Amino acid sequence: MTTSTNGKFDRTPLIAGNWKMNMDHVQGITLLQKLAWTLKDAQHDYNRVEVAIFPPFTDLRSVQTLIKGDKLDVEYGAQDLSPKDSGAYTGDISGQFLSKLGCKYVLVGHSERRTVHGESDELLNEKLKAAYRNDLVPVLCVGEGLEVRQSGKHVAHTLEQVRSDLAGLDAEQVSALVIAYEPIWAIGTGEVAGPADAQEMCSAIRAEIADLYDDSVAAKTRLLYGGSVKAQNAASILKERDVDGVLVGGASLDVTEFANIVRFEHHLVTD
Ligand SMILES: O=C(CO)COP(=O)(O)O
Repeated sequence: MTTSTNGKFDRTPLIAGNWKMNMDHVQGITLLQKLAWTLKDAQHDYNRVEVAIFPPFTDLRSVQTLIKGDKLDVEYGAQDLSPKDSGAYTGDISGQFLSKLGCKYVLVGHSERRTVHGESDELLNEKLKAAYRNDLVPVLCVGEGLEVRQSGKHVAHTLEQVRSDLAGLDAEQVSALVIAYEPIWAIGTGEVAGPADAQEMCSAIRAEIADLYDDSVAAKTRLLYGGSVKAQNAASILKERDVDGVLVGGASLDVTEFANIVRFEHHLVTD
């Protein structure tokens, strides 16, 4: 019953759940197990729509064990990494360790890292390089706050973040990259950017990548939208040409809600 939403899915859509600082490792494996069952019941095709979760660091070993043991097709990643690979950096987590734990992805520059922890674009550029050095695919988060949005400079602001963060990365690295546009005013607020807002920014980011690299790189980079995504609004956002997935916070902690986001194509058919 699945129909293609539009002609764009030469890039595999990615539905990603950022658990933030929620779910200890016991709660985490219960959530993952329920998600896997729900998607199995629904005969979800992971090759068609990729699913990834971003649990806290302390859950990763348990998540790895469950995914390996039960041969689940869910991908996983960490919420942050150190710009360094080892050494006297108390409290930091190396990309080497994440790679060893089987992580495919790592979030870089989530707005909560940028605002709560004051992470700069220079630091995020170092973190991106650390991710590639350790065979992790970064999911780089960018986006503007409310004041910038109200001033109408949101596109210029976000593209400046993209340019600074990508400095020195090569075409192959950027082809593999995932960028999540997460306007800060829409995160955890219930305020969701409309599909047109998501498309406006994602198409601007794709054009910027084409400028910095070339069209073939821009055609490969996956662009996600994040900010108050729910099952009810996911399909309309994902229908947009340049939106290749969503990064979900709160709703990823609710199995039914998240599974319905993963199955967004079915909602398009029935809406
Ligand atoms: O920050 C987010 C995902 O990384 C979005 O969070 P919410 O979906 O809770 O708004």
